[in-house]
Amino acid sequence: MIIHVVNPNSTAAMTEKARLAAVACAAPGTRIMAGNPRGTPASIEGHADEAVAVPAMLALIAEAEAEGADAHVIACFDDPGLHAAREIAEGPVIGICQAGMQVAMSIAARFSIVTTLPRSVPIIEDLVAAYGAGHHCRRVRAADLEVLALESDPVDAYRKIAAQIRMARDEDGAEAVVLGCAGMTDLADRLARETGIPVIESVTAAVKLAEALAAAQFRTSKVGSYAFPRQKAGGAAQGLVANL
Ligand SMILES: O=C(O)C[C@H]1NC(=O)NC1=O
Repeated sequence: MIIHVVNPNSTAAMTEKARLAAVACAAPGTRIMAGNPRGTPASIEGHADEAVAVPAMLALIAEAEAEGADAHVIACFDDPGLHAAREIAEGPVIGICQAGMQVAMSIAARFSIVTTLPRSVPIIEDLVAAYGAGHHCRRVRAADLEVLALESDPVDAYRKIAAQIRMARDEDGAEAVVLGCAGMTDLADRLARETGIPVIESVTAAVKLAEALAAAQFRTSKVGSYAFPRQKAGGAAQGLVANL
């Protein structure tokens, strides 16, 4: 089985973190194919970065489909382009935000999310509502650090994230915490140990969900919403699905 993990930003170090997390949790016989586009924003912090990154991400997903990928993971916590990706792919496409919440709701009655910048909070709050997790999610918190600080200043980043997790535990009534950034994969085990609360690393959640769906032969429904894009001049079908 092949699971394609795509980081839509162009920071290879974050892609490698996601790849390592995926390889660490993948079952024997599952091959991880990880990559990121060139020329997209170095990090995705808000709607405009997302909009700029999605076309190149979709092209990588179309290529991976043509190369035999059985499922895809979008390794960015805004789940950018998730629904567009499901239109062009036949294999299941899993966003790490949605997967992280699904795991949280499967192991705890209430959870909080800790992400990076305050500007990402309303974006994730909208996803909480869209994914039907509103009753279970106590709060979306920001550690108030830029995404690339996870690479450039990991000690300070860890301290800020740990402080938010403790507040989620003590003030929100959270019974689990979802890490709200693909760049946090390497912090999860230590954070869980030091805060005493289950910490859900979202890339792992997404890879295991993708693996389970692919193993059970579930494919993206092409009846209705996620049908392949219609053929038209300049349409997605012309540039992307044509590769399939
Ligand atoms: O929006 C965020 O804070 C997190 C999101 N941005 C990014 O470049 N990778 C991510 O997971």
